[in-house]
Amino acid sequence: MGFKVNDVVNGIRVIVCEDSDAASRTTADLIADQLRERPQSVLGLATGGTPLKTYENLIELHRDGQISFAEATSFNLDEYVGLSGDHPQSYRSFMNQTLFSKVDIAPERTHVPDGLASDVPAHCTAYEDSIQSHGGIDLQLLGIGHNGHIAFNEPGSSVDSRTRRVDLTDDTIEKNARFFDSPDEVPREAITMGIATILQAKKIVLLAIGSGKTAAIKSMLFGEVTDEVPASFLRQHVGVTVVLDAAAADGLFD
Ligand SMILES: O=P(O)(O)OC[C@H]1O[C@](O)(CO)[C@@H](O)[C@@H]1O
Repeated sequence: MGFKVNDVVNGIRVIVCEDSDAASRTTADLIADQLRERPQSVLGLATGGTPLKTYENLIELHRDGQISFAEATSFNLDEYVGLSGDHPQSYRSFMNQTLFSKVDIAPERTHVPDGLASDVPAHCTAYEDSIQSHGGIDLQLLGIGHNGHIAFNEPGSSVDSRTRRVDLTDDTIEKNARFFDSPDEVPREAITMGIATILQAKKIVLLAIGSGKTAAIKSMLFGEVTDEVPASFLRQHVGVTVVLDAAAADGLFD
């Protein structure tokens, strides 16, 4: 698979792969191992550009008969406030198109926060309760924002934070504008799992691809554990694996 580094850095297992394809495949293999070990797994899933290839790999493994999602349950990290599940840019649509419709997961076992919830605090509480009632998340997949955010926990998010409504930063709105026709169409708020919600997952796999993520990864692995870099809180968890391509890891382990 072309590993360059497979080591533990400040309590986090770091796997550096030769390119983005290998990093995505390594991430897919970790998820596939989880499903083989426990077919009833509760998976925490992520959106954004980063996991696209990983989802393609999982679909291939499923088509080859190597994994099944038939007994699995999923909870997504976040959703834009104000977008219905049918909106093409909603994270519900993203998940339906990129993964759920292409594997054997039961639609009723897939959970994404409802961007149109009329009572957002009640919806967030119910989302947390639903995760707990399914026994908690076995494996949480994460990406990372350029500013060190995980899910939509922007800098300043508390380590105790739970699923809640949040404002997006200008930086995140600008970065995510590529998925919309214009920056004005990017919602300004989201519902996101909190840092504490994420840290309750039994295992966490964070995938980062490309040189744009290097600074965030450096702060996460080597900087202070601080709410200014939400991903740095992952160092408080014993079961985190970070998978990087060579570009994201460039200069970090020289
Ligand atoms: O994978 P991308 O598109 O670089 O996004 C990185 C992170 O930003 C988010 O899309 C939120 O902005 C996360 O869900 C994701 O992990």
